[in-house]
Parts: sequence; C-alpha cells; structure tokens
Amino acid sequence: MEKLMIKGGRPLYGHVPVSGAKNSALALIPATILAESVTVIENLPDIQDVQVFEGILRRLGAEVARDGDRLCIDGRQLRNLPMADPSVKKLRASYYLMGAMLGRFGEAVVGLPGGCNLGPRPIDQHIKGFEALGAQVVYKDGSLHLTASRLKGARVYLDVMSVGATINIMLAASRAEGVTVIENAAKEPEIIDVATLLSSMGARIQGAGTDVIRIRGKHSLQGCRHSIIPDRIEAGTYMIVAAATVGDVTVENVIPLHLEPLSAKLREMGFSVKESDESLRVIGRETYRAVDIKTLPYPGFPTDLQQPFTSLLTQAEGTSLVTDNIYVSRFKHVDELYRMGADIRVEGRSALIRGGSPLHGATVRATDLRGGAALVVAGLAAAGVTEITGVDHIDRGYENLEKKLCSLGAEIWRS
Ligand SMILES: CC(=O)N[C@H]1[C@@H](OP(=O)(O)OP(=O)(O)OC[C@H]2O[C@@H](n3ccc(=O)[nH]c3=O)[C@H](O)[C@@H]2O)O[C@H](CO)[C@@H](O)[C@@H]1O
Ligand SMILES: C=C(OP(=O)(O)O)C(=O)O
Repeated sequence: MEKLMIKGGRPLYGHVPVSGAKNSALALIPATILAESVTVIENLPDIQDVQVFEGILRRLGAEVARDGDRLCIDGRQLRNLPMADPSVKKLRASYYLMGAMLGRFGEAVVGLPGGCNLGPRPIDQHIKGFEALGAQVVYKDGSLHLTASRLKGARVYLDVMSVGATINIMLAASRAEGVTVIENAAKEPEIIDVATLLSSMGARIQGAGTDVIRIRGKHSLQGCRHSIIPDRIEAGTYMIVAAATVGDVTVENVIPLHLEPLSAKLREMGFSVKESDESLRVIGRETYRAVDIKTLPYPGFPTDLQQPFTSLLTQAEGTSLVTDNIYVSRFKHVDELYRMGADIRVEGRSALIRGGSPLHGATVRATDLRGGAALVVAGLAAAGVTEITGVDHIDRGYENLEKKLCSLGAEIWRS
C-alpha cells in the first residue's frame, strides 16, 4: 500500500498552476453521452475519478481518446447498457449517468453511487426531478431503473439546493420536449460550466449561476469543444498550504471570484491575499486569528475546503467553531489531526478547535479525499515526519500533488 511521506516545517514559496475542476469534469464527461457526435473536453485533470469515468464511457461503447489534458469522446456507437459494476459504486458522480442516459435513450439502469463517505448522500431530489420530467423510477437489486416514453419539460422546485440534482435535471431536460424550470437551483460555478457545455451542444439554458434555471430541450444535441474551469478546491488547498506553512504562494490559472469565500476568511485571520486577473497570492504570517466558519452552498464557504481549513485553524490564536451544514460526518480527519497534536472536539455537525497546540509528525490515515488533503496541510506545517496512508482517496482529486508541492519547496514523497 502506497504512503505519502512529508517532512514538515518548511515554508512553501513560489507559483503553482491549478488543474481543471474535478467536480466539473465528473459532470461534463457523462454529459457528452447526450451528444450524437464527437465532443472534445480540454483542461481535463489527470486524476483517478476521471480515469474511472473514462472507463465507464468505454464500456458503454464510446470511443474515448486522451491526449494530454484533452479528451475526445465519440459517443455515436453508445449502447444503453445497465451500469452497476464496482466502478459505478466507486464514484459519487456516476449518478450523472442517470440524467444523461435517460436524456439520450429514454431509459437507464444505474447502480447506486459511491464517493467519499461523508454521512448520508441522498438522491431524492434527483429522482423528484426525473419524475417531474415524466420518468418512472424504480429501485431494484441495488440499481435505479429509469424509463420515460417521452421526457417533457416541467417546473421542478428543489427542497434543498443540491449541485448534483441541479446538474442531473439539466442533463435530462436538455433532451426533453419544451421548457424545464429548476427553482431553488444550486449556483456553484461547476453548474455554469455544465450549462455552457450543454448550450454549446444545442440546448438553450438561461439562469445557470442563479437559483432559477430555464432549459429548453432539443431533440438531438451535437458534440462541441469545451474547456473546463479551474479547480477552485485544488486552488483553495494550495492557498491554505501557503498560510499554514508561513509561506508565500501564488496560485495560478484561477478565477479569483470563485475563491472569495476562502479569501475573505484568510483576510479575516490576518493573512494577505492579493488578487490579479487569474491568480491569487497568499502571504503567510507567524501569528493569525481564529475564525468561525459555516459551510453553505455557493457562494458560502465550500464544504470541500472545510477539512483542509480545519488543519490551518489548529495553529490560529484562539478558538474556532467549524460547522458543516452540508455533510454531518465530514469530520473523520479530526481523529487523525488529534494524533498530530491538534486540540479539537467534535459535537454533532460542529468542531471546536482550540488553536495553538503545536503539530508534530505522526502516522495517520486518509479516509476521504479532502480529509486526506487536510492531513497533507497538517503534515507540511508539522515538525518532523508524517506518514499518510489511504493515498488512493487523495489521488481521486489532486493532480500531481507531490510534484506541485515539491516545486514550492516541500519535502514530500511516496513510498
Ligand atoms: C451544496 C454543496 O455544497 N454541494 C457540494 C456537494 O455536492 P453533491 O452534489 O455531492 O451534494 P449536493 O449539492 O447534491 O447536496 C447538498 C445537500 O443536499 C442534500 N441532498 C442532496 C441531494 C438530494 O437529492 N437530497 C438531499 O437531501 C445533501 O445531503 C447535502 O446535504 O458535495 C460536493 C463534493 O463534496 C461539493 O463539491 C459540492 O459543492
Ligand atoms: C467529496 C468530494 O468528492 P465526491 O463528491 O466525488 O466524493 C470532493 O470533491 O470533495
């Protein structure tokens, strides 16, 4: 089993390029199923989840060719096969096969999705949307069976602002007859990215990025060329690394607006965050203030950065309260941080962090993707050597993590 080894305590300096967004890529790849010709996706991150999804499309009969950060998907020969193999269960985003296959074939059989274990990850709002469009949805033998003799545009009000449900309904609605209106839609940048792709394919989409999205579907969609937006969570992780190591790091190829919730919190703590058109520079300091955070749908503080940010808060002056309003159990990294010397108490969906206990290297285990990133942040800030197991979780979402960190002066390696 591979391990990440980190010799911590070194300030990180320099520039680091950000890859394409994981959480866009994992929706854009299944979205290509809706097109009857070739789609080219650019700025694709080379991460495990993307590789798994490429395999799923190949098994469905698509021709998939990768050239650097470009993926060419020819879905003309796609077949409507039941998809319930272990790879489907590995990914949370495999649920997008439901909206995409339903849109393309009028039916789909898809195994229940996987992804990080963050507590319950229900999909009732996805199902509500598919049913509103005229689909019948039945659960049988571990899979959802979706069928629709005709998909027809409808008004769908989401009970919770869900990124997954918003995107999944947009996918199916893009090939439905007439207009679909999604109310109380989520507003994440990745939703705008998917809407841009679907519009380039021929659907008419208005309002993505607001809480009301209108989709006029089209009987047939055509392939196009699309470049993925930068990964705001990867960018945020490196910004936190800069602060936690008392370094000075410029994160390049970002959309600064997407990082505003994090930049604002870092400034509140006393860090300098300098913004230019496509980069953000974070300058660390020896002492900084504790702050409270509450995760919320965009433009609130992202749940995906809560875990790495918690590692930074362990070194702040004072006590911080972190509340995760999106996922109740997104605190599995806390037990591991505790082994490294952190003073954190978890109660329900909150963690109380008493800052200022020095971190020291330890043997710790990543049990989910961003929990793993939190341990990397802590390991870089800690005195001594940290050994992280469960690296496969981290590889799901970070491209060239060690290479990028080494280029900033970190001592990190795989063994
Ligand atoms: C709003 C939000 O921050 N979404 C995050 C969520 O997206 P992901 O798409 O996984 O989750 P959703 O946005 O769908 O879920 C948001 C909330 O709604 C609830 N829910 C969702 C769907 C549903 O049918 N029923 C239901 O009750 C979820 O339990 C959760 O509490 O995790 C991703 C991976 O960590 C992040 O990149 C997204 O930014
Ligand atoms: C939890 C994450 O991924 P997933 O939803 O794909 O499990 C994430 O990107 O932080």
